[in-house]
Amino acid sequence: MSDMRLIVAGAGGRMGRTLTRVIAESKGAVLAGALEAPGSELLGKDAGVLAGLPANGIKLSADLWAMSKEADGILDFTVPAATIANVAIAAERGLVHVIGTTGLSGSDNAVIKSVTNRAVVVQSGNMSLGVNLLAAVVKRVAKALDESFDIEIVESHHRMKVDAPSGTALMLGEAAAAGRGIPLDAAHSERGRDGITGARKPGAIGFASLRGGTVAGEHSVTFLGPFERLTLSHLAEDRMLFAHGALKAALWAHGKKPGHYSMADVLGLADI
Ligand SMILES: NC(=O)C1=CN([C@@H]2O[C@H](COP(=O)(O)OP(=O)(O)OC[C@H]3O[C@@H](n4cnc5c(N)ncnc54)[C@H](OP(=O)(O)O)[C@@H]3O)[C@@H](O)[C@H]2O)C=CC1
Ligand SMILES: O=C(O)C1=N[C@H](C(=O)O)C[C@H](O)C1
Repeated sequence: MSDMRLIVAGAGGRMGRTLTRVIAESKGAVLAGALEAPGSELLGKDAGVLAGLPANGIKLSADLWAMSKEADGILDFTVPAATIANVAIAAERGLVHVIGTTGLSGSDNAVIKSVTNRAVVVQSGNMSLGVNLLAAVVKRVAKALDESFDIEIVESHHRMKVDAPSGTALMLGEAAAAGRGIPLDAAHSERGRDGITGARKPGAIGFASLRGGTVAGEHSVTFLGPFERLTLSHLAEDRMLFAHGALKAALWAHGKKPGHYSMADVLGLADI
């Protein structure tokens, strides 16, 4: 089988540059295009050079329709508006769309789901094996413990992160809620406590976010019960971790039938 031709969206960003490096260092895929925001000062720059590699001749462009003529997939770690704009073009072109962008709203996610009867989408708030295993374990532990155990999710990220709670924290919250058999809605979660908040809502899942420095991503889920506490956690040491996961997802999805897949599907963890 020939190499999968991949477009990196947000090619000038932190994840975009990392993805360019991972594609260059891996077998089975080649860089076919580098997408950046219209008006970006990086348009026209060489994607390889931006990623700290020798020039590869792929210039950053804002025209996904043109660059996707000869491509098989797109790795999309951008911003919600860009991802939503990319969804329709990726579906029209028959590209595997790997979506890592976080901060998506309910209606953004509905747009993504709406194309998955005809397009292959792999979407996850975290592309690492460890976090997806953690989510499976959290679901199981939440099922085993009743409401006398409060659930608190804490995440830390670098100072440039723009959304909170992180996509991973929400994914872990969904896992805990599924284990408990409740929806992760406003009635069952506590976000952004400040001031006289009143006592904790029984059964709610709490979220707290720390921002600073260069933290690639740190998440913990603590179950706080009568006289004991259990904490499960994951620490990402480098964002290469997420880029390797995204590439794995694209290669796995190439040739799959249309559908909305998760990283748990890619990693064979969906049944845990
Ligand atoms: N699921 C996972 O495993 C992971 C998810 N993420 C998520 O990925 C996203 C990106 O993170 P990160 O790389 O750190 O962020 P950056 O801000 O470094 O990168 C985002 C890039 O997208 C570009 N962009 C904005 N609009 C468009 C557009 N219309 N078309 C193409 N590109 C566009 C930005 O350009 P400009 O700066 O000019 O606006 C920027 O270069 C975040 O949502 C983050 O949470 C991150 C790591 C892992
Ligand atoms: O913005 C980041 O950096 C990260 N974002 C993802 C998230 O919101 O969970 C994944 C990872 O933690 C890094």
